[in-house]
Amino acid sequence: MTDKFKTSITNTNSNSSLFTQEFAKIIRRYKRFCVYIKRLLEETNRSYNEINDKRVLVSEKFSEIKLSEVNREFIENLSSRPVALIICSQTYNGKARFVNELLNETLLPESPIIKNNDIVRMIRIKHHVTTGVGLNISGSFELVDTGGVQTAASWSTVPREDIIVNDEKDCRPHRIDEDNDQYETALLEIRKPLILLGNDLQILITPSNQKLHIKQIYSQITEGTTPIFVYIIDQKKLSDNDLEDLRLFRTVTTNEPILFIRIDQKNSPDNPSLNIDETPCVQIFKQLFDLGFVSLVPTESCDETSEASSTQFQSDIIDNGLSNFPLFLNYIRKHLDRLAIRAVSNLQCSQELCLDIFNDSAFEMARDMLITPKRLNYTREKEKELYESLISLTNSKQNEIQKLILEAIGEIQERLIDQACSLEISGIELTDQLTVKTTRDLKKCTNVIQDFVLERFNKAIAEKLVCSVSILHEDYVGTLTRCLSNLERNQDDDDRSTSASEALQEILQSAYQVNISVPTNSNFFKILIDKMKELFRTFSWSNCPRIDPDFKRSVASTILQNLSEAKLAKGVCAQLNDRIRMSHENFDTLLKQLEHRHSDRLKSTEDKQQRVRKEFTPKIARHLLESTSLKDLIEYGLPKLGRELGRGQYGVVYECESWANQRLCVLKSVVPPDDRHWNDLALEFHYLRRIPEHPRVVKLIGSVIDYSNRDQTPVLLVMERLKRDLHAALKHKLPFQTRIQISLDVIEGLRYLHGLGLVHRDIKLKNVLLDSFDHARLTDLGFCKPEVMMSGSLVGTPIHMAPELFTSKYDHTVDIYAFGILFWYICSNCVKLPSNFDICPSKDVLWSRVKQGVRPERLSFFTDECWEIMIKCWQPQPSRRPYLGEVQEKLEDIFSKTIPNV
Ligand SMILES: Nc1ncnc2c1ncn2[C@@H]1O[C@H](COP(=O)(O)OP(=O)(O)OP(=O)(O)O)[C@@H](O)[C@H]1O
Repeated sequence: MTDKFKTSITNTNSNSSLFTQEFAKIIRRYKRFCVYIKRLLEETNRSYNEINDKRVLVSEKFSEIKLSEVNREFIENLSSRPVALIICSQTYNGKARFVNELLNETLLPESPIIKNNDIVRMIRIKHHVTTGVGLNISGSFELVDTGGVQTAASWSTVPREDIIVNDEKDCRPHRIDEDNDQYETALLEIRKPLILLGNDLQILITPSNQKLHIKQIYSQITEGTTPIFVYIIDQKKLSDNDLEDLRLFRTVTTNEPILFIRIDQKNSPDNPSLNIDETPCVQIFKQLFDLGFVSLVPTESCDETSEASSTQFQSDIIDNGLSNFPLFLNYIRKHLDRLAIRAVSNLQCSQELCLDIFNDSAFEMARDMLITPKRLNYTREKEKELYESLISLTNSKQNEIQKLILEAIGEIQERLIDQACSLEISGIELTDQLTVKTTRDLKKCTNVIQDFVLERFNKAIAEKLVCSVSILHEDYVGTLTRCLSNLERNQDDDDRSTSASEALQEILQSAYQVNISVPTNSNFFKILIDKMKELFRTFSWSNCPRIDPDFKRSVASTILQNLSEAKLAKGVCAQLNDRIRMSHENFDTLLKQLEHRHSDRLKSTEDKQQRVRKEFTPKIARHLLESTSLKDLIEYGLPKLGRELGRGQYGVVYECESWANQRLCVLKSVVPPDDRHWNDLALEFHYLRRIPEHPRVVKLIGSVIDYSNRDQTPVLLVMERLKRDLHAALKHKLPFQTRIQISLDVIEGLRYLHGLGLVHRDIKLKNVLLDSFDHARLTDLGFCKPEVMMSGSLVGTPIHMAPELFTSKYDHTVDIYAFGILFWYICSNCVKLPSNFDICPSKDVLWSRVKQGVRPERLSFFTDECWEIMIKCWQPQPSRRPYLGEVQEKLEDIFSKTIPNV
């Protein structure tokens, strides 16, 4: 704000009109920002909806990037609602004086017409082509029937009876009881042609001496507006009542700041003794300080860049307010700026979050595409190994299994026979002598004992087998099962009917689910029955055996004695073999199905990744560039263009004396000719802005889009200013030591970018800038991208481009190649093209020669050490290029040799 309003606006008409113009300008500027923000909100939402519709992100990821309802409402309200100055004060007369002064006319009656203890209603003042007043009762208008209104066109001061409630002079008919409350709290709306207010500004005056709750006043007065609270202090100090009101205000709204304006007290019948000298500002400041409204740190000196200060507004205090309108306007402007900044910051946060999610998703998709085929291969190989081990075990280890069976019999025989002795046989009716009644019952008894013995026996052998199959070791099975379950988890939810991991389980179970069954018609059973008959014959006392422990022992031991381990081993092996083979075939089929499903899924993942990289990331980055630029524009205004410093392919670089509290900047003005360039620029800006400051990378200060130019919309990127570029420096030659130091700086910058997962992709002389100490910084990160976001596009400057750039598959080592070429120039100490490249008549010839292995020639004065660095860096196979750390070590060695021994 300039000094032009140094005196009170009431002094002269020209001051008043300047004030009105300045106020209107502030409101217009704010409304213009609101329009931009609203447009950005709509465009961002459209993009979000598109992302959702195209299903490029999984739903839980997508749900994270929506702009919250509260934020959306905040932005929409800002652009649709008028600004309202909410005037509060200790007394009615304080408010009336301030408002009259502001409007430069005596619109509101003051003391002595209205006394400070009169009950005054809430008032809204609006600009309107015709003059009139109305009472707003619960949202509906009722014209007040007073003489004031009839002569409204001619009055300048609103009549007393319209303003106060229940004046004894009030001649209006009394309302019936239930309406009385509503009538008393109704809002008086004053409409009048008022240039100061226009369509986007209103004044709202809080009621005086009405017993309304602060919450009610707050909601009524702020409804449908963007409020700016102004509190007029017209008394010597804040009374206990005032302090209580302010405390209550704080509880109703914790974030709304208040502009406190202290005005001198007019001598009045109410306050005959007061004058300005007796109104100590210090005392009021202390009272407000104690309430936490003002602080000792002036708002101006707060760190404006911090999140808190840019979104949380500070209350302020202006002394002697009626002659300090410049300060008042300054506050209004700042307040509105901060509202707009808050709105645009909300947008910016959601766009940044969206880009972060894109980056993470692109990374996850790339990982998925890389890992899934590997997982499938691993599963196939491991299952094959498992299958082959199991089959060879069953084929070749029949003897071992036979031994195992013998061992098992030996180990469990005694225990098993003892257990069989005490086996309960149910469902059979025995005689008193414990004999069976029929041969069928006898057969049943032997069957029960047989089943019992065989079941235990099966288990014992299975346990032995499991121990012997080393391939089933927990680790092996664990990794394979985890790998499979991962593959199955990655399928679509509705695609999980058959599972290969179940088939794998089957293979594993086949290895120990042996089943030693003895069919009834087998030789074995005949032997058993014969043995039984023999046994029965030995019982002298009866033909019918007693089903007692001896009988059970005898049956159990006969079974065990008659098991032929050789036959059993063969049977077990055949059984295992069959089962394992079947399970393996089943597994194979299921794995093939799984592979198919994954290959379809990965195809769609690749599509999605392409869309995220090429379509949506640039789109959101562009919205973000607009939000950030708008925020910078609101906060710092348009930077002033100075002398032209240079021109590149994409823009013109100018000097700029200072911007955003930074001295000595440059301004790169770029007019993107089409959407592709817009997107490239937006991405450059996004990645550049996110890089934490580093001494080897040129600092980006901010950006502004110049909307004032309707034909073109230049994007102005503001950066720190350096002395010159390396191209210019080499033209004038540099000492060897300086050149090696510059090379070290470049390596440091590159290592920093690579450490952040970024690839520069355009390392060349003009993109290395030097400060006044000839220390280098990397600039022009136009092609700089995270590796996962690179879509294989052909970018860079021809002679610095690594051959694999033409294959669309490349990584950060393209920067190492480019450094090799840069280092050739640095060592040659001039900017002349290498002869091997210079003889190429065109870019295409150059590239084809580079692909054939042609590189810059060795100059006679190159040392072996330097030449070795170059040839290693420009190796055709990226994997054979050195790590930057290695290059750094070698350069440090060379550098140390340039320092003379002391
Ligand atoms: N931060 C800076 N400080 C001082 N000079 C600068 C700065 N940035 C750029 N310049 C000067 O402006 C010139 C043009 O820069 P610009 O980045 O637009 O183009 P370039 O890098 O030469 O080419 P291109 O961007 O087309 O690859 C540079 O060569 C450099 O001399």
